Amino acid sequence: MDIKAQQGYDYDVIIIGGGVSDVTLACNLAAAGKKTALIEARDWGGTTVNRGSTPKKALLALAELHHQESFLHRGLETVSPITWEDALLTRDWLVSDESARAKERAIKAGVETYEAYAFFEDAHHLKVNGQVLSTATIVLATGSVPRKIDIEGASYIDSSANLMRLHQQPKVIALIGAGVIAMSLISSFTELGTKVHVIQHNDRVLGNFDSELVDILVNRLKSRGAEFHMEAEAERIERSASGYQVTLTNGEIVIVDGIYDVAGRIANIGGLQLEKAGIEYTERGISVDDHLTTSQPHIFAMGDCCDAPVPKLNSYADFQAKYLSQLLNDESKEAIQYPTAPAATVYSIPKIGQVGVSVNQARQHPQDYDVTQLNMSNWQNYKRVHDDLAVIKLVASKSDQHVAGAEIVSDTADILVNYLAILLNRRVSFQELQDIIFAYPSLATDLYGLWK
Ligand SMILES: Cc1cc2nc3c(=O)[nH]c(=O)nc-3n(C[C@H](O)[C@H](O)[C@H](O)COP(=O)(O)OP(=O)(O)OC[C@H]3O[C@@H](n4cnc5c(N)ncnc54)[C@H](O)[C@@H]3O)c2cc1C
Ligand SMILES: NC(=O)c1ccc[n+]([C@@H]2O[C@H](COP(=O)([O-])OP(=O)(O)OC[C@H]3O[C@@H](n4cnc5c(N)ncnc54)[C@H](O)[C@@H]3O)[C@@H](O)[C@H]2O)c1
Repeated sequence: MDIKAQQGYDYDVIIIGGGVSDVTLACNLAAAGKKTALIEARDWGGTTVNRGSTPKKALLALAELHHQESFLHRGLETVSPITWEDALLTRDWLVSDESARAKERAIKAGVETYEAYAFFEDAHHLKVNGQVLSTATIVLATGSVPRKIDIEGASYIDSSANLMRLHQQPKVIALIGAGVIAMSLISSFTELGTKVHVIQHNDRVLGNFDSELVDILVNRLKSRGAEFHMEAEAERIERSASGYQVTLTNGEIVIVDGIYDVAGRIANIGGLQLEKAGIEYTERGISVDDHLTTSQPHIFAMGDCCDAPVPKLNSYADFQAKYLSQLLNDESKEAIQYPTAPAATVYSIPKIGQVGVSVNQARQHPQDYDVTQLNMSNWQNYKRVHDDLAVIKLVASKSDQHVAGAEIVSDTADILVNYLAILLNRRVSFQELQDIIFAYPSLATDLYGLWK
């Protein structure tokens, strides 16, 4: 018997947030017979579909084509430019399609959907569009929002989401922050022909990645027209006759068509009225234990809004959604166990991929790990597509010389880190790998030489 029947609530479970992972959770609960509601205030599919990897990769797909074509033509002069209209049409088509599919998926699974902003009345009641809904269980999945930059003229700073849907291609832009989002946007926009200024307050680009590999990416982006202003902050922004004038703390002035905030994100929990439900939180997000349970035993949190000890990524939100599906459907009572060797990629040109023990972690524990660097650009799989910057750093355990992690710069770094993630997580032995026949010549065949 479901909880609603026992306790007389409107719903067994209400999920606040209609991101892709949140939809997956709602569908899994509904499929198991739970009366489930999903509430989305803005757009179905959440950040990933509307403002995150989907529009980002739609723009990048065209930029990558342009990049590859320039190799074929041995120079940029003869390559036809990508028009902003092409980029925008691809983006709009993909985003609207994916967003509609997210909602359709929920409805077809029998989930009741609400298009409204939800907030707490008390620990079992939510205010939604003027009505009060009661529920036995609640999952908070409200995501994150850009961290606001507090300077003179801050109202002129826009979001990366709006940059990706401008009606006209900007000629010159400034990005505040040189993190993962920035690297992707710089790659796409410079390939389209936009000049990009990057303002980073310290001397590190992509701080979690190996600085030598990051330098390869940064140098390539500089060669395409990106200008990095390191150890500088935007101090003041004023309107100018030709756009905006940004004054930096190091005295430099840049004139741009737009300024965009890519300086990190914070949990989107400000309007939920968490105090009314007795839910504890900090500036890092909603506090959860190793069962994703908040300070209230019947309220859970997942994804970017919760303070779990993992990166704020769609891949982790998905993992947590699958975990909560099992927990709330009484299929498991175990604590959440994150994979030991996760893979992640910065979607830039070239990409930077990371799996398992990072090079930075290996450097902090030199007694435990060795790091070796291999230039892959002269390997056939990379040579034939002119992946001239391809490099891998392999991290091996000192005790047995087995691969413990890797960091890769290459146009196909995402594929290789995912292969390595399978080998690492399944603890595949050297001999087990040699016993598999991969299609030759493909990226997978390079694993025979890499894996030990
Ligand atoms: C530009 C960009 C690129 C990214 N690229 C990648 C990538 O390549 N790979 C990757 O793994 N991750 C990427 N991410 C991160 C990824 O998008 C997030 O980790 C993921 O979206 C988190 O999912 P979520 O369900 O927690 O939140 P969201 O996807 O943000 O969904 C939360 C939803 O809740 C809704 N909501 C909020 N408050 C309320 C309320 N009170 N009532 C009703 N609804 C509410 C919001 O409108 C939103 O739709 C990227 C993020 C950005 C911004
Ligand atoms: N492919 C991916 O894995 C991927 C892609 C995009 C986004 N994301 C997710 O989105 C989150 C947000 O991305 P992001 O790029 O905004 O954050 P980020 O943390 O990757 O980078 C922000 C950068 O801005 C710098 N910064 C902060 N304040 C600044 C200031 N006032 N002036 C200048 N520089 C400043 C930081 O030092 C940092 O280098 C990521 O942490 C990640 O969880 C992941």
